[in-house]
Amino acid sequence: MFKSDTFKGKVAMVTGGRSGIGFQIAKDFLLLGAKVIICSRKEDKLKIAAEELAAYGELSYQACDIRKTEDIQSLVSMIKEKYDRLDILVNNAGGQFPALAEYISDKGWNAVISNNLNGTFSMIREMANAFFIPQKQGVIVNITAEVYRGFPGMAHTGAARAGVENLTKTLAQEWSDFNIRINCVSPGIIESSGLDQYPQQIQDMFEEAEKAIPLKRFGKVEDVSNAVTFLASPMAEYITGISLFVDGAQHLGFDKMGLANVLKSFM
Ligand SMILES: CCCCC/C=C/C(=O)SCCNC(=O)CCNC(=O)[C@H](O)C(C)(C)COP(=O)(O)OP(=O)(O)OC[C@H]1O[C@@H](n2cnc3c(N)ncnc32)[C@H](O)[C@@H]1OP(=O)(O)O
Ligand SMILES: NC(=O)C1=CN([C@@H]2O[C@H](COP(=O)(O)OP(=O)(O)OC[C@H]3O[C@@H](n4cnc5c(N)ncnc54)[C@H](OP(=O)(O)O)[C@@H]3O)[C@@H](O)[C@H]2O)C=CC1
Repeated sequence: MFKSDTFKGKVAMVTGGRSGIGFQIAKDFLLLGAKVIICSRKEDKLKIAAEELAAYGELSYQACDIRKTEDIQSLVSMIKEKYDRLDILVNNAGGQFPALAEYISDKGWNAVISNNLNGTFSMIREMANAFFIPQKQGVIVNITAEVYRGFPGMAHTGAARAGVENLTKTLAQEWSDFNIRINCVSPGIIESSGLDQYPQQIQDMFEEAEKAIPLKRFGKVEDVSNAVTFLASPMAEYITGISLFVDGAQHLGFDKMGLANVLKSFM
């Protein structure tokens, strides 16, 4: 859809780029001409992904836990030394575990908030101070999750993702003077490596869950990546502070009682 030189000369950082959605985003940026850096915690898996991605363009990687500011600062040093600039930051790293709220311990709550909200903020602050603010130019895309009506079964991530969405609105205003655009992409349920980590009982409900989505399917990693590349591109140069749902209209809670589906069967 985009010209192959859309991101020529640009340097893009994708957190959690070793797997699933992040891998697809990294691949698409490479195919569209960007130089790409990926990071995640597990260095062995990161290296394997980096070797695969290198087939599509110039790719660098470094292990980094986004919850550790010192890891992020070391990433900044690497990017400074190698590229001396950063144009695009995609905060994709994250995750949680399913649990009813009454069973979430302090440690579990803090782990999820720390991974999805604090880690995202630290990454944004460090990259902005090192690159975007001095450059007076930068684009940030935060991958959150569709939490429009809350997230029963994952209260911690609902709170963390809502926090990122609100942070995005704030920074879109505070940093407009620096020509920094910042937006969120909010995926519904996406067929990716991430889903394999859920217990079998939850995977067993996926067939029914799919039927409840207005577009009648889960998303693909490409659906999310397409939204990210759009928001990062000059095509979106007047868009900042938004959350773009990539969810087949799941957030609208369409036809909860199945009424329209029943009507469709005889009208
Ligand atoms: C149902 C469809 C949903 C679709 C929408 C969303 C989809 C996705 O997001 S897919 C992406 C999925 N990927 C992941 O979720 C990544 C994997 N998850 C994690 O890495 C972890 O869950 C973590 C980041 C949230 C926590 O990692 P870490 O900081 O390394 O923490 P620990 O493993 O040491 O755990 C700390 C603490 O958290 C509680 N806890 C962790 N896992 C579970 C669990 N599976 N069940 C219950 N509680 C859990 C627990 O209290 C841990 O402390 P200890 O009890 O001392 O171990
Ligand atoms: N798949 C889905 O249905 C949905 C996914 N999302 C979100 O989209 C993002 C990508 O998910 P998906 O690709 O499906 O799942 P994955 O589990 O495949 O991807 C998560 C990635 O984040 C990295 N990561 C996790 N924690 C950290 C950390 N503290 N520091 C650095 N890297 C980290 C992981 O690598 P490593 O283990 O090496 O650190 C991994 O590469 C996640 O934020 C996820 O929650 C949102 C809604 C729906």
